[in-house]
Amino acid sequence: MAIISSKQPAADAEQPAKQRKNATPKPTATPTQQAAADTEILQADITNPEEKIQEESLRPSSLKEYIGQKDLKGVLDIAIQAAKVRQESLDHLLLYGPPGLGKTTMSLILASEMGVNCKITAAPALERPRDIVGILMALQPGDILFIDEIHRLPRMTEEILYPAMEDFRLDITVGKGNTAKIRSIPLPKFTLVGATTKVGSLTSPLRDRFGLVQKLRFYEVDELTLIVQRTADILQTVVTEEGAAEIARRSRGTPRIANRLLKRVRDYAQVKAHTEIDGAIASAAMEIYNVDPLGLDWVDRLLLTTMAEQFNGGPVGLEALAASTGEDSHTIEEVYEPYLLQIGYLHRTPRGRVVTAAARKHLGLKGGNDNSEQLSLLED
Ligand SMILES: Nc1ncnc2c1ncn2[C@@H]1O[C@H](COP(=O)(O)OP(=O)(O)OP(=O)(O)O)[C@@H](O)[C@H]1O
Repeated sequence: MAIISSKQPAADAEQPAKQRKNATPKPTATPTQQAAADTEILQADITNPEEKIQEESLRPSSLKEYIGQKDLKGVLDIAIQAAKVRQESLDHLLLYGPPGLGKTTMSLILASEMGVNCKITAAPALERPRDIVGILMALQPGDILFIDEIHRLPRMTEEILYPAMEDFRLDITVGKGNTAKIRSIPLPKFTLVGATTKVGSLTSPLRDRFGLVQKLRFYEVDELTLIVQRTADILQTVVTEEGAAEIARRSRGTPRIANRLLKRVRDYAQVKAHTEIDGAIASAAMEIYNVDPLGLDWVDRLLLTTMAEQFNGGPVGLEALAASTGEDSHTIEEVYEPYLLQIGYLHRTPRGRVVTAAARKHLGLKGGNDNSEQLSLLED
Protein backbone atom coordinates (compact mmCIF):
# COMPACT_ATOMS: atom_id res chain seq x y z
CA MET A 1 0.00 0.00 0.00
CA ALA A 2 1.39 3.40 -0.90
CA ILE A 3 0.51 6.31 1.32
CA ILE A 4 0.39 9.54 -0.57
CA SER A 5 0.15 12.60 1.59
CA SER A 6 -1.09 15.64 -0.20
CA LYS A 7 -1.02 18.99 1.50
CA GLN A 8 -0.19 21.03 -1.57
CA PRO A 9 -2.57 22.16 -4.31
CA ALA A 10 -2.56 19.80 -7.26
CA ALA A 11 -2.48 20.33 -11.02
CA ASP A 12 -4.34 23.14 -12.77
CA ALA A 13 -7.83 22.41 -13.94
CA GLU A 14 -10.74 24.16 -15.50
CA GLN A 15 -13.46 25.84 -13.50
CA PRO A 16 -15.99 23.72 -11.57
CA ALA A 17 -19.59 23.45 -12.74
CA LYS A 18 -21.25 25.46 -9.99
CA GLN A 19 -19.77 28.16 -7.83
CA ARG A 20 -20.93 29.72 -4.61
CA LYS A 21 -19.68 32.90 -3.07
CA ASN A 22 -19.06 32.00 0.56
CA ALA A 23 -16.12 29.72 1.12
CA THR A 24 -15.63 28.26 4.59
CA PRO A 25 -13.13 30.41 6.49
CA LYS A 26 -9.65 29.06 7.03
CA PRO A 27 -9.03 27.80 10.57
CA THR A 28 -6.90 30.15 12.60
CA ALA A 29 -3.81 29.08 14.52
CA THR A 30 -4.70 28.59 18.15
CA PRO A 31 -2.86 30.34 20.97
CA THR A 32 -2.33 26.97 22.62
CA GLN A 33 -0.45 25.70 19.56
CA GLN A 34 2.32 28.09 20.52
CA ALA A 35 2.00 27.58 24.25
CA ALA A 36 4.15 25.93 26.86
CA ALA A 37 5.49 22.38 26.55
CA ASP A 38 3.19 20.97 29.23
CA THR A 39 0.14 22.14 27.29
CA GLU A 40 1.56 20.67 24.11
CA ILE A 41 1.21 17.20 25.58
CA LEU A 42 -2.52 17.49 25.58
CA GLN A 43 -2.82 19.14 22.23
CA ALA A 44 -4.27 16.83 19.64
CA ASP A 45 -2.98 18.87 16.71
CA ILE A 46 0.54 17.96 15.65
CA THR A 47 2.68 20.90 14.66
CA ASN A 48 6.10 19.38 15.20
CA PRO A 49 7.22 17.54 12.00
CA GLU A 50 9.54 15.20 13.90
CA GLU A 51 6.75 14.18 16.21
CA LYS A 52 4.54 13.66 13.17
CA ILE A 53 7.06 11.27 11.64
CA GLN A 54 7.34 9.39 14.92
CA GLU A 55 3.56 9.19 15.18
CA GLU A 56 3.47 7.41 11.83
CA SER A 57 5.68 4.65 13.21
CA LEU A 58 3.29 4.07 16.11
CA ARG A 59 0.20 3.49 13.99
CA PRO A 60 -1.25 -0.01 14.03
CA SER A 61 -1.37 -1.39 10.50
CA SER A 62 -4.21 -3.90 10.62
CA LEU A 63 -7.70 -4.16 12.09
CA LYS A 64 -6.39 -6.84 14.45
CA GLU A 65 -3.71 -4.52 15.82
CA TYR A 66 -6.15 -1.62 16.22
CA ILE A 67 -7.08 -1.61 19.91
CA GLY A 68 -10.62 -0.74 21.07
CA GLN A 69 -13.50 0.76 19.00
CA LYS A 70 -15.14 -2.68 18.88
CA ASP A 71 -18.36 -1.53 17.20
CA LEU A 72 -16.53 0.44 14.53
CA LYS A 73 -14.19 -2.46 13.78
CA GLY A 74 -17.17 -4.86 13.53
CA VAL A 75 -18.93 -2.62 10.98
CA LEU A 76 -15.79 -2.05 8.92
CA ASP A 77 -14.77 -5.70 8.97
CA ILE A 78 -18.10 -6.61 7.34
CA ALA A 79 -17.79 -3.76 4.83
CA ILE A 80 -14.27 -4.89 3.87
CA GLN A 81 -15.26 -8.53 3.45
CA ALA A 82 -18.35 -7.65 1.39
CA ALA A 83 -16.41 -5.28 -0.86
CA LYS A 84 -13.72 -7.91 -1.41
CA VAL A 85 -16.28 -10.62 -2.33
CA ARG A 86 -17.95 -8.27 -4.79
CA GLN A 87 -14.58 -6.98 -5.98
CA GLU A 88 -15.79 -3.44 -5.49
CA SER A 89 -14.39 -0.41 -3.73
CA LEU A 90 -15.57 0.32 -0.19
CA ASP A 91 -18.54 2.59 0.33
CA HIS A 92 -17.72 6.20 1.27
CA LEU A 93 -17.12 6.48 5.00
CA LEU A 94 -17.50 9.39 7.39
CA LEU A 95 -15.61 9.07 10.69
CA TYR A 96 -16.36 11.55 13.42
CA GLY A 97 -15.13 12.15 16.94
CA PRO A 98 -12.60 14.23 18.89
CA PRO A 99 -9.01 14.54 17.60
CA GLY A 100 -6.45 11.81 18.20
CA LEU A 101 -8.88 8.88 18.49
CA GLY A 102 -7.62 7.06 15.40
CA LYS A 103 -9.50 8.31 12.33
CA THR A 104 -6.43 8.68 10.10
CA THR A 105 -5.08 5.38 11.41
CA MET A 106 -8.33 3.62 10.54
CA SER A 107 -8.27 5.06 7.04
CA LEU A 108 -4.75 3.72 6.47
CA ILE A 109 -5.80 0.35 7.85
CA LEU A 110 -8.74 0.22 5.43
CA ALA A 111 -6.38 0.87 2.53
CA SER A 112 -4.00 -1.80 3.75
CA GLU A 113 -6.79 -4.36 4.24
CA MET A 114 -8.17 -3.60 0.76
CA GLY A 115 -4.69 -3.58 -0.82
CA VAL A 116 -5.08 -0.08 -2.26
CA ASN A 117 -3.38 3.31 -1.97
CA CYS A 118 -4.40 5.89 0.58
CA LYS A 119 -4.15 9.52 -0.39
CA ILE A 120 -4.26 11.83 2.61
CA THR A 121 -5.25 15.46 2.52
CA ALA A 122 -7.09 17.98 4.67
CA ALA A 123 -9.80 20.52 3.90
CA PRO A 124 -7.54 23.57 4.46
CA ALA A 125 -5.30 22.28 1.62
CA LEU A 126 -8.27 22.19 -0.77
CA GLU A 127 -8.99 25.88 -0.92
CA ARG A 128 -9.12 26.17 -4.72
CA PRO A 129 -11.30 23.95 -6.92
CA ARG A 130 -8.26 22.86 -8.90
CA ASP A 131 -6.74 21.36 -5.75
CA ILE A 132 -9.45 18.73 -5.44
CA VAL A 133 -9.77 18.29 -9.22
CA GLY A 134 -6.07 17.44 -9.47
CA ILE A 135 -6.33 14.90 -6.65
CA LEU A 136 -9.45 13.25 -8.06
CA MET A 137 -7.94 12.95 -11.52
CA ALA A 138 -4.84 11.23 -10.13
CA LEU A 139 -6.81 8.51 -8.30
CA GLN A 140 -6.39 4.86 -9.26
CA PRO A 141 -9.30 2.37 -9.18
CA GLY A 142 -10.18 1.43 -5.59
CA ASP A 143 -8.00 4.14 -4.00
CA ILE A 144 -8.95 5.66 -0.66
CA LEU A 145 -9.01 9.42 -0.49
CA PHE A 146 -8.84 10.61 3.13
CA ILE A 147 -9.97 14.17 3.78
CA ASP A 148 -9.36 15.40 7.31
CA GLU A 149 -11.44 18.24 8.81
CA ILE A 150 -13.97 17.69 6.06
CA HIS A 151 -16.42 20.09 7.71
CA ARG A 152 -14.07 22.89 6.66
CA LEU A 153 -14.28 22.25 2.92
CA PRO A 154 -15.01 25.32 0.83
CA ARG A 155 -18.42 25.09 -0.82
CA MET A 156 -17.00 25.02 -4.34
CA THR A 157 -14.78 22.07 -3.49
CA GLU A 158 -17.68 20.34 -1.81
CA GLU A 159 -19.85 20.71 -4.90
CA ILE A 160 -17.16 19.11 -7.05
CA LEU A 161 -17.27 16.15 -4.69
CA TYR A 162 -21.03 15.54 -5.07
CA PRO A 163 -20.96 13.95 -8.60
CA ALA A 164 -17.51 12.50 -7.88
CA MET A 165 -18.85 10.59 -4.88
CA GLU A 166 -22.20 9.66 -6.35
CA ASP A 167 -21.48 8.90 -10.00
CA PHE A 168 -17.64 8.87 -10.09
CA ARG A 169 -17.77 11.80 -12.44
CA LEU A 170 -16.07 15.15 -12.57
CA ASP A 171 -18.16 18.02 -13.95
CA ILE A 172 -16.12 20.94 -15.18
CA THR A 173 -17.19 24.11 -16.91
CA VAL A 174 -15.55 24.95 -20.21
CA GLY A 175 -15.81 28.50 -21.50
CA LYS A 176 -17.58 31.50 -20.03
CA GLY A 177 -20.97 33.22 -20.07
CA ASN A 178 -23.55 32.08 -22.64
CA THR A 179 -21.13 29.77 -24.40
CA ALA A 180 -20.13 27.93 -21.20
CA LYS A 181 -20.62 24.16 -21.33
CA ILE A 182 -20.34 21.47 -18.69
CA ARG A 183 -17.97 18.66 -19.57
CA SER A 184 -18.10 15.41 -17.64
CA ILE A 185 -14.98 13.35 -17.11
CA PRO A 186 -15.32 9.80 -15.74
CA LEU A 187 -13.37 8.97 -12.60
CA PRO A 188 -12.25 5.57 -11.33
CA LYS A 189 -14.32 4.13 -8.49
CA PHE A 190 -12.75 5.28 -5.25
CA THR A 191 -13.61 5.53 -1.57
CA LEU A 192 -13.81 8.85 0.18
CA VAL A 193 -13.07 8.68 3.90
CA GLY A 194 -13.99 11.95 5.55
CA ALA A 195 -12.92 12.76 9.11
CA THR A 196 -14.44 15.43 11.27
CA THR A 197 -14.59 16.59 14.85
CA LYS A 198 -17.86 18.41 14.12
CA VAL A 199 -20.28 16.17 12.29
CA GLY A 200 -23.09 18.68 12.85
CA SER A 201 -21.24 21.23 10.71
CA LEU A 202 -21.38 19.09 7.57
CA THR A 203 -23.99 20.12 5.03
CA SER A 204 -26.66 17.46 4.55
CA PRO A 205 -25.93 16.95 0.81
CA LEU A 206 -22.37 15.99 1.74
CA ARG A 207 -23.30 13.91 4.79
CA ASP A 208 -25.96 12.04 2.81
CA ARG A 209 -23.41 10.88 0.25
CA PHE A 210 -21.56 8.77 2.82
CA GLY A 211 -22.82 5.17 2.89
CA LEU A 212 -21.28 4.63 6.32
CA VAL A 213 -21.24 7.19 9.12
CA GLN A 214 -19.35 6.04 12.20
CA LYS A 215 -18.49 7.63 15.52
CA LEU A 216 -15.20 7.08 17.32
CA ARG A 217 -15.58 6.96 21.08
CA PHE A 218 -13.18 7.87 23.86
CA TYR A 219 -11.16 4.81 24.90
CA GLU A 220 -11.51 2.98 28.19
CA VAL A 221 -8.54 2.91 30.59
CA ASP A 222 -7.86 -0.79 29.95
CA GLU A 223 -7.75 -0.16 26.17
CA LEU A 224 -5.38 2.78 26.62
CA THR A 225 -3.23 0.65 28.92
CA LEU A 226 -2.80 -1.82 26.05
CA ILE A 227 -2.01 1.05 23.67
CA VAL A 228 0.66 2.39 26.06
CA GLN A 229 2.17 -1.10 26.40
CA ARG A 230 2.22 -1.56 22.62
CA THR A 231 3.85 1.84 22.07
CA ALA A 232 6.38 1.15 24.84
CA ASP A 233 7.35 -2.06 23.02
CA ILE A 234 7.87 -0.16 19.77
CA LEU A 235 9.92 2.49 21.59
CA GLN A 236 11.86 -0.25 23.41
CA THR A 237 10.87 1.17 26.77
CA VAL A 238 10.08 -1.01 29.78
CA VAL A 239 6.81 -0.11 31.46
CA THR A 240 5.03 -2.10 34.18
CA GLU A 241 1.29 -2.70 33.95
CA GLU A 242 0.83 -0.26 36.82
CA GLY A 243 2.91 2.37 35.00
CA ALA A 244 0.96 1.89 31.76
CA ALA A 245 -2.35 2.15 33.64
CA GLU A 246 -1.23 5.36 35.36
CA ILE A 247 -0.46 6.93 31.99
CA ALA A 248 -3.71 5.57 30.54
CA ARG A 249 -5.80 7.13 33.33
CA ARG A 250 -4.35 10.56 32.51
CA SER A 251 -4.78 10.29 28.75
CA ARG A 252 -8.27 11.76 28.39
CA GLY A 253 -9.52 8.65 26.63
CA THR A 254 -7.24 9.48 23.66
CA PRO A 255 -4.50 7.27 22.16
CA ARG A 256 -2.49 10.19 20.78
CA ILE A 257 -2.31 11.73 24.24
CA ALA A 258 -1.41 8.35 25.77
CA ASN A 259 1.51 8.03 23.35
CA ARG A 260 2.71 11.54 24.05
CA LEU A 261 2.50 11.15 27.80
CA LEU A 262 4.45 7.91 27.53
CA LYS A 263 7.22 9.73 25.65
CA ARG A 264 7.40 12.46 28.29
CA VAL A 265 7.44 9.92 31.12
CA ARG A 266 10.18 8.03 29.27
CA ASP A 267 12.25 11.26 29.17
CA TYR A 268 11.74 11.69 32.90
CA ALA A 269 12.66 8.07 33.67
CA GLN A 270 15.79 8.35 31.55
CA VAL A 271 16.96 11.57 33.20
CA LYS A 272 16.32 10.12 36.67
CA ALA A 273 18.12 6.90 35.65
CA HIS A 274 15.17 4.54 36.10
CA THR A 275 15.30 1.47 33.88
CA GLU A 276 11.57 0.85 33.98
CA ILE A 277 8.46 2.99 34.30
CA ASP A 278 6.23 1.98 37.18
CA GLY A 279 3.17 3.71 38.63
CA ALA A 280 5.14 5.95 41.00
CA ILE A 281 7.52 7.15 38.27
CA ALA A 282 4.65 7.76 35.85
CA SER A 283 2.76 9.83 38.38
CA ALA A 284 5.85 11.77 39.53
CA ALA A 285 6.63 12.63 35.89
CA MET A 286 3.13 13.81 35.21
CA GLU A 287 3.14 16.10 38.22
CA ILE A 288 6.06 17.87 36.57
CA TYR A 289 4.18 18.15 33.29
CA ASN A 290 1.17 19.52 35.15
CA VAL A 291 -1.17 16.71 34.13
CA ASP A 292 -3.47 15.86 37.02
CA PRO A 293 -4.78 12.34 37.91
CA LEU A 294 -7.76 12.81 35.60
CA GLY A 295 -5.63 14.05 32.72
CA LEU A 296 -6.64 17.70 33.07
CA ASP A 297 -3.98 20.26 32.23
CA TRP A 298 -3.77 23.93 33.09
CA VAL A 299 -5.99 24.99 30.19
CA ASP A 300 -8.79 22.69 31.41
CA ARG A 301 -8.37 24.11 34.88
CA LEU A 302 -8.34 27.66 33.53
CA LEU A 303 -11.55 27.07 31.60
CA LEU A 304 -13.38 25.51 34.54
CA THR A 305 -12.10 28.04 37.07
CA THR A 306 -13.00 30.96 34.82
CA MET A 307 -16.52 29.62 34.40
CA ALA A 308 -16.89 29.00 38.11
CA GLU A 309 -15.42 32.25 39.35
CA GLN A 310 -15.99 34.86 36.67
CA PHE A 311 -19.33 33.59 35.41
CA ASN A 312 -20.72 32.22 38.66
CA GLY A 313 -20.73 28.70 37.19
CA GLY A 314 -22.51 29.69 33.96
CA PRO A 315 -24.32 29.53 31.68
CA VAL A 316 -21.57 31.17 29.64
CA GLY A 317 -21.31 31.46 25.85
CA LEU A 318 -18.35 29.97 23.97
CA GLU A 319 -17.10 33.32 22.68
CA ALA A 320 -17.29 34.94 26.13
CA LEU A 321 -15.32 32.02 27.58
CA ALA A 322 -12.74 32.27 24.78
CA ALA A 323 -12.34 36.01 25.34
CA SER A 324 -11.96 35.64 29.10
CA THR A 325 -9.38 32.86 28.92
CA GLY A 326 -7.48 33.99 25.82
CA GLU A 327 -8.06 30.59 24.22
CA ASP A 328 -9.28 30.04 20.69
CA SER A 329 -12.98 29.13 20.56
CA HIS A 330 -12.38 26.27 18.04
CA THR A 331 -9.77 24.77 20.35
CA ILE A 332 -12.07 25.01 23.35
CA GLU A 333 -14.93 23.42 21.43
CA GLU A 334 -13.05 20.72 19.54
CA VAL A 335 -10.12 19.83 21.80
CA TYR A 336 -10.94 20.62 25.43
CA GLU A 337 -14.70 20.51 25.76
CA PRO A 338 -15.44 16.96 24.50
CA TYR A 339 -13.50 15.34 27.35
CA LEU A 340 -14.87 17.73 29.99
CA LEU A 341 -18.38 16.86 28.78
CA GLN A 342 -17.53 13.16 28.79
CA ILE A 343 -16.40 13.17 32.44
CA GLY A 344 -19.37 15.30 33.50
CA TYR A 345 -17.42 18.44 34.44
CA LEU A 346 -19.24 20.58 31.93
CA HIS A 347 -22.76 20.67 30.58
CA ARG A 348 -23.89 22.34 27.41
CA THR A 349 -27.25 24.05 27.54
CA PRO A 350 -29.06 26.20 24.97
CA ARG A 351 -28.00 29.21 27.10
CA GLY A 352 -24.33 28.28 27.26
CA ARG A 353 -21.81 26.15 29.13
CA VAL A 354 -22.30 25.30 32.80
CA VAL A 355 -19.64 24.01 35.19
CA THR A 356 -20.83 21.11 37.35
CA ALA A 357 -20.57 20.41 41.07
CA ALA A 358 -18.18 17.51 40.29
CA ALA A 359 -15.79 19.90 38.56
CA ARG A 360 -15.94 22.33 41.48
CA LYS A 361 -15.16 19.51 43.87
CA HIS A 362 -12.20 18.33 41.76
CA LEU A 363 -10.77 21.85 41.63
CA GLY A 364 -11.52 22.57 45.29
CA LEU A 365 -13.80 25.49 44.40
CA LYS A 366 -16.68 26.51 46.59
CA GLY A 367 -19.97 28.40 46.19
CA GLY A 368 -21.35 29.75 42.93
CA ASN A 369 -24.42 28.92 40.99
CA ASP A 370 -25.14 25.23 41.48
CA ASN A 371 -27.92 24.98 38.97
CA SER A 372 -25.96 22.66 36.66
CA GLU A 373 -28.22 19.69 37.31
CA GLN A 374 -31.42 21.52 36.30
CA LEU A 375 -29.73 23.22 33.36
CA SER A 376 -28.32 19.92 32.14
CA LEU A 377 -31.88 18.77 31.53
CA LEU A 378 -31.95 21.36 28.79
CA GLU A 379 -28.72 20.05 27.27
CA ASP A 380 -28.45 20.65 23.52
N1 LIG B 1 -6.97 2.06 18.20
C1 LIG B 1 -5.67 2.39 18.29
N2 LIG B 1 -4.77 1.50 18.68
C2 LIG B 1 -3.46 1.86 18.81
N3 LIG B 1 -3.00 3.11 18.55
C3 LIG B 1 -3.86 4.02 18.14
C4 LIG B 1 -5.23 3.73 17.97
N4 LIG B 1 -5.87 4.82 17.54
C5 LIG B 1 -4.94 5.78 17.44
N5 LIG B 1 -3.74 5.30 17.79
C6 LIG B 1 -2.50 6.08 17.86
O1 LIG B 1 -2.83 7.45 18.10
C7 LIG B 1 -2.20 8.30 17.15
C8 LIG B 1 -3.26 9.28 16.64
O2 LIG B 1 -4.18 8.61 15.80
P1 LIG B 1 -4.77 9.28 14.49
O3 LIG B 1 -3.79 10.21 13.85
O4 LIG B 1 -5.32 8.20 13.64
O5 LIG B 1 -5.95 10.14 15.10
P2 LIG B 1 -7.03 11.05 14.35
O6 LIG B 1 -8.36 10.72 14.94
O7 LIG B 1 -6.90 10.93 12.89
O8 LIG B 1 -6.61 12.49 14.82
P3 LIG B 1 -6.83 13.90 14.06
O9 LIG B 1 -8.30 14.03 13.89
O10 LIG B 1 -6.24 14.88 15.02
O11 LIG B 1 -6.06 13.83 12.77
C9 LIG B 1 -1.59 7.40 16.07
O12 LIG B 1 -0.24 7.62 15.95
C10 LIG B 1 -1.74 5.98 16.57
O13 LIG B 1 -0.47 5.48 16.88
